[in-house]
Amino acid sequence: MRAVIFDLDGTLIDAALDITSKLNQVLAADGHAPLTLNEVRSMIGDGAKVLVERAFAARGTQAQAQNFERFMTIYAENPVIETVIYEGIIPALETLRDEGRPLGICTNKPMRATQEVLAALDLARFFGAVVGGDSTPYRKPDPRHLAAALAGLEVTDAIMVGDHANDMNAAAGLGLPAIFCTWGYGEGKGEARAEHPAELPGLITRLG
Ligand SMILES: O=C(O)COP(=O)(O)O
Ligand SMILES: [Mg+2]
Repeated sequence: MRAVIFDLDGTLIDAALDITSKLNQVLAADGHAPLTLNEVRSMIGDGAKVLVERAFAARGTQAQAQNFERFMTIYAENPVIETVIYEGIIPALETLRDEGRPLGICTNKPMRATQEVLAALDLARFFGAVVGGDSTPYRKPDPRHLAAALAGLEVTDAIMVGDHANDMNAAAGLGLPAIFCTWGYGEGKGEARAEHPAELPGLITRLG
């Protein structure tokens, strides 16, 4: 029975409202107009540093180290005001856990914020390994980032579940199957496609 490695933002949780409001505070501090939720959704997926870079680039300027640090501080202080677990995720995780599958997370979100979010949403209990965007020198789509999550679970085989091409490409780089989730922020193509979290246990059983 294969382990399952989940992406976090856009797959297990919808963090876009909190990310948008904190990113807009950082933009406002430098006198820039806010971004819309949809603009920010399309910028999520490559970690916090790239997110801040994209936000400032959208305002015609280059982000500085202090902008990134301000975002990390503001976000990690209180990352779960409007962040929610997608409907159907908890039952899916319970099913997979009850099947005895090792479960892990590989996210590009920095580790401190990841841990805050998992604790606040009572999600940490499901996962035997959590690898954040600054846990290794690599980030998805680099397959070595995903490999660190497998190593944390002490497994060599897994199914990746994510909402972004980065997730699909990291899995492909290790020769692992992936399920693309349509409810998140990105575009991508895996061995299977889920339209709702309730479909995940069945798709995972099919993939092994
Ligand atoms: O922080 C991000 O950019 C996205 O994080 P994710 O890898 O959990 O989707
Ligand atoms: Mg994601």
